[in-house]
Amino acid sequence: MVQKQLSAAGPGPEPKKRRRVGFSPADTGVEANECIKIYLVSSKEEVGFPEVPCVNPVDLNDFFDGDGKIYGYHGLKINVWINSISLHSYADITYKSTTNGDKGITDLKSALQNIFAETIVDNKDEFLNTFSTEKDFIRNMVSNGEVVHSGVIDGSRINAQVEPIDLQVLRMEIGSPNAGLLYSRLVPLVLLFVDGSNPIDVTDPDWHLYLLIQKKEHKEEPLYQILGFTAVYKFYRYPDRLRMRLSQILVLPSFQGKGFGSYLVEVVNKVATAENVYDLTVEEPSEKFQHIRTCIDINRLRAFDPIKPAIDSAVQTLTKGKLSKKAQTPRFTPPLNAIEKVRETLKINKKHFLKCWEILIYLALDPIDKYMEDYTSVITNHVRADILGKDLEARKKQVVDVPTLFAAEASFVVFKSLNGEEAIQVDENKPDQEEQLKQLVEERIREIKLVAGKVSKLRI
Ligand SMILES: CC(=O)SCCNC(=O)CCNC(=O)[C@H](O)C(C)(C)COP(=O)(O)OP(=O)(O)OC[C@H]1O[C@@H](n2cnc3c(N)ncnc32)[C@H](O)[C@@H]1OP(=O)(O)O
Repeated sequence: MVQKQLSAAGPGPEPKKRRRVGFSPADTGVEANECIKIYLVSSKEEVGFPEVPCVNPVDLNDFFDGDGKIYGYHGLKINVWINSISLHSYADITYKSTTNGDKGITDLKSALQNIFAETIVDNKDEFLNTFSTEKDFIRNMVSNGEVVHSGVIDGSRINAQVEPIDLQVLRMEIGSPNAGLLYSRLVPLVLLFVDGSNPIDVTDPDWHLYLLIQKKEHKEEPLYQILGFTAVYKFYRYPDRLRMRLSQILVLPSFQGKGFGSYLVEVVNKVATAENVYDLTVEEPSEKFQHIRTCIDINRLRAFDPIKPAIDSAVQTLTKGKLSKKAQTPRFTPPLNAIEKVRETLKINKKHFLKCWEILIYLALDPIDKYMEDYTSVITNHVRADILGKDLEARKKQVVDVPTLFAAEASFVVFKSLNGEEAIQVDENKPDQEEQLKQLVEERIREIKLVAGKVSKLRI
């Protein structure tokens, strides 16, 4: 795995990180991000091929203790190759020399093993062999998987390079044969490409993997490749329902931006609906994922007739005269029965539906320019309510000290204000608060326009 450049004798034993020694020269180190390059390849011919682009992982510095730097090497270059079929990896490490300076010499092998665990192989030939010996790894692993969808999804946009007919989404309970082993090979990809992620608990049977597979014709047996996957948690809701929470989703870097992430989400939506769970939520969605999810849900909501009267009624109120002239801007939230129908039928929870609602109203205002001022004041109200939401709860309930005959440290009174909501307002005298509010509103309107621009281009 490690090669010292110009060394005829080949790799020596891996240097260990040593303790600081007196009089050692100062070492400024090199950032892991600067010297590590990662390549995802599906054939041995691609290994080392200059045309193969490297992929961008999340911050690699995070994997190196302390300040994210590697110490003790001159001219260090680490090229990591990941076999996207078998999920094995190999690190080609070269450097000109090592110096045992004031920070010692970083143990590269153990640092890389923290990311790649048992998927990393020491020997290049062994790695190259995995393209043939392990070509059926995915097919074997998913042989017990349940096919939850195959082929085309109406309205979804898959890049022409992959025929939808070759696509399949398979579901595996994490406790089922091979699922844990398969996931353990996917973990390095999760760590490298899903920001802030942690591996799921493979001993908890409530986790399910949804694997997006491409089946390519190949000699007698088709070749299976993973294009992406998501880990979904299914859990109990009192008294007799189940909920689903999508907690981790990854489309392999070379396949991103081609419609596969949306495809996978649409399949999970279909499963949630078919199995009539209480709702489907997403755990800590990234900004990009939230955008994609919103695009998908806006299309579903626009095609959902039961909420059309509520949208029409909100739009009518908004277009019936200047809101700015009214003493109080109405809240413009959907009626409770619409929230309930959307959750029950589309499995969209209230919090996300409220965000989508703003976009649905925006899309229904025609011409939008004429109503933009009023629309902005509605969004300002929503943003104000969002940022004050936590404050509001805190201010409605207050713990107050009272004189007592009992043990003073064990006695308190909770005071609940009945009209707390109306009493809370952004302090107009604090220009920085108003400025922050304005920026948040602008940001929200930018997001709304972005989604509206995407979905209005598509036929529903
Ligand atoms: C809960 C979590 O795990 S959050 C973390 C999410 N995961 C990551 O960030 C890991 C790295 N990223 C990825 O794996 C992927 O990029 C994902 C999963 C976020 C998205 O998957 P992709 O296949 O790249 O997305 P996909 O190609 O389906 O969609 C992207 C584009 O389609 C648009 N789009 C998707 N569906 C629709 C739709 N139904 N209507 C209109 N537009 C749509 C999006 O707006 C987006 O357009 P843009 O890129 O031009 O702005």
